Amino acid sequence: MHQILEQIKKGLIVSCQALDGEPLHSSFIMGRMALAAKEGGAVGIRANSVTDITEIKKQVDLPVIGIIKQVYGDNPVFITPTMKEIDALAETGAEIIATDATNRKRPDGSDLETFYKEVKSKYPNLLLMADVSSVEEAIAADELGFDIVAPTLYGYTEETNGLKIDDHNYDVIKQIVNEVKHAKVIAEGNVSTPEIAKSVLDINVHAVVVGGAITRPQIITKRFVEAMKE
Ligand SMILES: CC(=O)N[C@H](C=O)[C@@H](O)[C@H](O)[C@H](O)COP(=O)(O)O
Repeated sequence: MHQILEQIKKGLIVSCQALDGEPLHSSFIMGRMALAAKEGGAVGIRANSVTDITEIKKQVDLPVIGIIKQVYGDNPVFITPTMKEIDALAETGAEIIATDATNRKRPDGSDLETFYKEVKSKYPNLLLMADVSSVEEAIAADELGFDIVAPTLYGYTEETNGLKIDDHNYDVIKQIVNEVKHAKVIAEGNVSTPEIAKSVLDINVHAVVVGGAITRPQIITKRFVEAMKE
């Protein structure tokens, strides 16, 4: 197994992201979030943008899953959508690059297979993570050769809008784990409690990514406020 995949095996990866408009939008703060995650025992960091990844890499020596969220016009593919973002991420030294691996057309009109082949021929040694929204897309990404697949976009596409991985007794994750033959499966998206993290780990995923439940205090606060109304 690739050494980086070995390093993150069965561990917690903390997604440290605050987009423009969020209260913690700041590379300095994301760097400190990463440091706090490392202190707590995280084995990796997921981060958005060249500036955040650069700062995070100054603060921690953990493997980074890098993404660039970029919207092109009205195209719905926004996680590392084109080669421009791949090139920028490759420069940061991010150990893994994640990209939208749904079956939707990308901003330049290409499909996933064309994009994957372009990326692989330019960066044959890069570890690539497929952010998918369904079991079918996970299988397709695995067959293409992605190193990691994750249901990151389950709940965030037209077909899955609003769904969460715990809505069906972890069915989606279970099916992905059963169907994917080569890639490592990472659980990502709405892992909102330590109990859910443990449950999905027990389904035999390779690692778990947690974002908002650790690094978005506005979401954490809201959950308290809502619970206190019940
Ligand atoms: C759909 C989308 O844009 N997901 C993003 C992907 O990088 C992040 O905003 C999420 O925080 C991340 O996937 C972790 O998920 P959660 O924050 O639910 O633990």
